[in-house]
Amino acid sequence: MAKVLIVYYSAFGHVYEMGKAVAKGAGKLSDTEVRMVKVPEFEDAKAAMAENDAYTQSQKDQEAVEEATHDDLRWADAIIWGIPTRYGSMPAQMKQYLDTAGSLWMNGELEGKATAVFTSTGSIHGGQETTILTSLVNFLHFGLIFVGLPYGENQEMLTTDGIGGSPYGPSTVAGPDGSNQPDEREFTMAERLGERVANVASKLHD
Ligand SMILES: Cc1cc2nc3c(=O)[nH]c(=O)nc-3n(C[C@H](O)[C@H](O)[C@H](O)COP(=O)(O)O)c2cc1C
Repeated sequence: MAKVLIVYYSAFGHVYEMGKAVAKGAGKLSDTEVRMVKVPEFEDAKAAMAENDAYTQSQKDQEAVEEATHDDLRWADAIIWGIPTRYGSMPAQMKQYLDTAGSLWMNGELEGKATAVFTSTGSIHGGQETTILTSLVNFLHFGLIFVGLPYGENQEMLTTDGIGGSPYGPSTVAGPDGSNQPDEREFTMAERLGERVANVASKLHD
């Protein structure tokens, strides 16, 4: 039995859609409980983006998703993070959520839990790997155990097509104007990551 938490932030919905695929994969294990929560948006970001239709529609689509609390992190045996790229690394919204979790870090409350990251960028070389790897620095401080995305199970990565997916984690390319939707191969890799993390968490739990 493992409890898998997906914590994500998504302005335009790409990471949200990928998160649903991760949740589907984690849910394939019969003895797994899966929960998906969102990191809240900043009030000033909402105001700044009020005229952006893609943004406002995406925020509406996510209305039913509960906001992440730090107790969610305590509850989970595994934590999978959905983190879109901002200047090659994580957005401030996600960093604030982590920075306010200092007491969990101090008390070692997340140590030994399985973890993984998925991401989205605007462009192919805009920082998918850097976002995952720089986020990992934070998660190692929390004592989380990182689970990647191996080539053997994810032959879709062996391509020169402009899709996401790397040994560090699943990803999608939103496009410079955000109009791309995740490719089926990206969803498949996201599902596999969910399943893999659930498996690892269940073994660690035992
Ligand atoms: C402030 C800001 C910075 C961004 N920086 C990058 C970047 O460094 N590289 C890149 O490829 N895309 C960048 N983007 C595009 C986002 O990564 C893209 O909108 C995001 O992956 C979409 O995910 P979402 O729909 O879940 O929000 C940036 C977007 C914003 C708003």
